[in-house]
Amino acid sequence: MIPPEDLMRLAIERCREGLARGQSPFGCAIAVGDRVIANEHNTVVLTTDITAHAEVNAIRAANRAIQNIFLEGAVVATTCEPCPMCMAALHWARVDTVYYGATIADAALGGFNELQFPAAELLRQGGSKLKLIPGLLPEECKKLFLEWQSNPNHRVY
Ligand SMILES: Nc1nc2[nH]cnc2c(=O)[nH]1
Repeated sequence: MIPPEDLMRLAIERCREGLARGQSPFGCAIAVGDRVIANEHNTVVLTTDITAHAEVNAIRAANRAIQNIFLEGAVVATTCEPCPMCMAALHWARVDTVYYGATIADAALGGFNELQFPAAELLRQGGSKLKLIPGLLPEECKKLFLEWQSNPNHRVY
């Protein structure tokens, strides 16, 4: 299995590629065992698609890569805690474990109009087995918001 920290470093790298393209500060990598099957950044602004969060983009790429709607056994590293939309998508995709760095509160502080309710808890109450593990390289991931803010054309939503 690829170490979660290595997977997160890939997501951070991809996020920075997105920042260089004027995109929002979110990256997400997905692995099955040793194989990285997706690594995407947020493309909301680029594609004029409000649902094009890093996690949704990565799930779609992973589904295509393995030609399977289910990502059972997959491990996800995402630079920020998934929003409720992405959390539900990760559940639908049957992802096993999600590691994240920055939190939804960090994204809200960064200027994003985040929904701040306990989605992880509600998901569990609803029967989801998705495992969410916070605190993987949080400082590196939080820094991405500052880098994004340093672009005078950064776009909030
Ligand atoms: N985790 C996450 N949170 C977001 N909030 C706004 N966009 C995103 C995104 O792509 N990923």
